[in-house]
Amino acid sequence: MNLEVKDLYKSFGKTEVLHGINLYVESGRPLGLLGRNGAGKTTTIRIIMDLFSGNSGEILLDGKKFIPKNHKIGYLPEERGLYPKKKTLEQLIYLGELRGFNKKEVKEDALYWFKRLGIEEYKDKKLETLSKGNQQKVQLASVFLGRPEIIILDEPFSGLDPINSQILKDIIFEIINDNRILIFSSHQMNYVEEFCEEIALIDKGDIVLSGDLNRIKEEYGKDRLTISIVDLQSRDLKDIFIEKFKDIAHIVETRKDYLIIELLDGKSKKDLLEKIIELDLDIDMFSNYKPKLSDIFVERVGDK
Ligand SMILES: Nc1ncnc2c1ncn2[C@@H]1O[C@H](COP(=O)(O)OP(=O)(O)OP(=O)(O)O)[C@@H](O)[C@H]1O
Repeated sequence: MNLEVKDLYKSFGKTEVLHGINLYVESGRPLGLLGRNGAGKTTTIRIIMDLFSGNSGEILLDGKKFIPKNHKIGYLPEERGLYPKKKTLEQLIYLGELRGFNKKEVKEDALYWFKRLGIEEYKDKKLETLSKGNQQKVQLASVFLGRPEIIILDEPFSGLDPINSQILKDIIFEIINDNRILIFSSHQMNYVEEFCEEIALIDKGDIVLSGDLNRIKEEYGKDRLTISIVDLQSRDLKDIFIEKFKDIAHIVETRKDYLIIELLDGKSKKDLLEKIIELDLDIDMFSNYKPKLSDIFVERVGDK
């Protein structure tokens, strides 16, 4: 299965907030949807979910118009959607019945997820009496109920302690291995890096970077190295670099303990190394730069 967003435009009043969004996600290859606050992620997801319409553009499932109510979808919205005053298990059963399951099977499934998420003891409590993390787990149980074929998670780890995060991680890996469609929107880059093979980065309503995460990382790391020198602060190394290495490389960033540098066109690691040796600098670190997703995010959409 594949889900596709094609050329999606959306305005609120006179303000256009999505300017032609394109996304592609297929079963078993989760998509990380990233962007700064207000970039347009939630708006895109709400249009996919048909909570409101775009001004133009298409949402397709396997090439045909996607009608969410015809499919089993697990959606964890940014604003959580359960009733605070109702008992937790009761409302999950109600939700399951709305999704077309019979009461007995939905109760079994809800109890399975309560057990799996460690909230069985709260099944007869009103949602509002639970802690934030436990309320989040009830929300998650509602998402996984009935084995949805498409899952959209907006900040699923918020409020979870490390033990519960691990439980959720295991569940997400199961979903991925089970070959379902998963869209994962989060500001927690470490989780995106762990799960998502594809990413799409939205900036002010435009996709500014998308594709295979490993390939994007390779591209960002290309011709870049991290360097540090024994007994030399990186700011001192920076001064030496600017003066002595200007024909070989330029500095991309000065970190606390090392520099990230980029080789100039036609220059190689060997040229750089020869110069370091010529200057009798004692190498502490000299390695290919492997960017983290958060580095790429800041470089691409941070304030310049
Ligand atoms: N109902 C609305 N009416 C008017 N403007 C809206 C509405 N919903 C969203 N917007 C605007 O659309 C833009 C995109 O918002 P959206 O909520 O999609 O961002 P986001 O990427 O999900 O941000 P965050 O990471 O903060 O959740 C913002 O400028 C926001 O103010």
